[in-house]
Amino acid sequence: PIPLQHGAHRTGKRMDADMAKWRGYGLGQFIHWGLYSILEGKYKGKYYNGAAEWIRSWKEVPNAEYDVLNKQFNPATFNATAWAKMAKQMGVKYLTFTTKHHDGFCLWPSKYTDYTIESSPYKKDIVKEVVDAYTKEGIDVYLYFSIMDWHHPDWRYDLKTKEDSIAFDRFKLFTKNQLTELLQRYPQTKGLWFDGTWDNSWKKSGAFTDSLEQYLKSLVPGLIIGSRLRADEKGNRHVDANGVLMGDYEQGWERKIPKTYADVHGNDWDCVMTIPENGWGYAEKWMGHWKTTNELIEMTAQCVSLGGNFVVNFGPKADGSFRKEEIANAKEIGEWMKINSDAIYNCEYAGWEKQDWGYYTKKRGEDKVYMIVFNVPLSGSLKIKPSANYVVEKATLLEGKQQLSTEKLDYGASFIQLPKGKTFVKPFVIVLDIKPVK
Ligand SMILES: C[C@@H]1N[C@@H](C#Cc2ccccc2)[C@H](O)[C@@H]1O
Repeated sequence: PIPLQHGAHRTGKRMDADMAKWRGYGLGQFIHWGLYSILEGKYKGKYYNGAAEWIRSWKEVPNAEYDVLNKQFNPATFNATAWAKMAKQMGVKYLTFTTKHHDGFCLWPSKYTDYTIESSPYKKDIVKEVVDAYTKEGIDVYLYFSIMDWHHPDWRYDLKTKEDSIAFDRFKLFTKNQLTELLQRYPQTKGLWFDGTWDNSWKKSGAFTDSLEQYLKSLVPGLIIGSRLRADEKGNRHVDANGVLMGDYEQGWERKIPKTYADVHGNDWDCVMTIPENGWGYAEKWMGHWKTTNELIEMTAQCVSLGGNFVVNFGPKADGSFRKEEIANAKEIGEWMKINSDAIYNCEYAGWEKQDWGYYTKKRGEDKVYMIVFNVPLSGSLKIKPSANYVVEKATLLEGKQQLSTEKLDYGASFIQLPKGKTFVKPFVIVLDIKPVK
């Protein structure tokens, strides 16, 4: 291997209790809320065709006009408890919430910049409201933090001159101070979700990213940080020059899902996903295809079946209310999870041959495999091929507990017979009680 000072300091998964809990979440919620929510993806009657939270980068929006939106931000009817209860009903186990996005506006009263919620008519500490409300509902909170900060005078995309480096040194201290502040003000925080770390300035700061990660973990032992924070001393991100993941989980699955288990390279990982095609902050007009509840449930099953977590993004309006489509998705996902969450929570990759009808998940530490069925064959027989080390003892519909008959086939395969005449109109789960083969 290539000798590295600032590459990965661990190979393989983190195996402590905090990470085991993270691994078992299955389903999470992302929330993007900030000044961009005021513009709603449009400006002076023209619609931005990029992601709404990036509207400040649109040539139609003068930076000076964007940057004073803090004077307008006043979600007077914002109710963090209502948010948390909607999330609880949906069945999410963790929240990732934007404390500061790329525009540099802080939803907490940071003492390291004036560009915070205190400079808005709202004034109150939104991060505290959200952290307290979600923690009270038993949902773990992770704080999203953008390293890239378009508002801060010392931010640099690259380090080309001595002046750049002097300014960026100030910026790195500012970043460390803000992160310290967040962890000390909100001690319930379970982890940090970093973004905005793709530019050369950060790629050239490998040693700093290493010391920053170690420092943050010294403040909060057990803190969970994904692979987007780090760079090694050669400018590699996510995985170091030896191909080893730098971070507690792989954070590259943004709006995309791995196809096979091989794609995740034995790492923990999460997939963060927008309901529209793209766009995380509120936009009056959603882009492209809007994912249905069934599609979001299938993506959840797909991620858990490959050993990851699925995190659905919500972009509330500037007043803190959610659009009706997001409310409907949350409600319908929650109704499905109420019946079927056994197949999602604390489950892992089963390692059985994928079949057309859907996805397998395996309950961690138990001889139970779940079939999450999305495509019912006209034959009414679902083919399974357990891994060689297990036999199936019993097959039961999770909802209603009806036992299903099975028919052995060649090569260790079987057919699970669905009840004749029963019509399935929603994705459903079959529980397989399995026994290890000695
Ligand atoms: C979690 C998501 N990451 C952010 C981004 C981005 C991005 C930046 C450049 C090219 C492609 C994607 C989005 O604004 C959102 O916060």
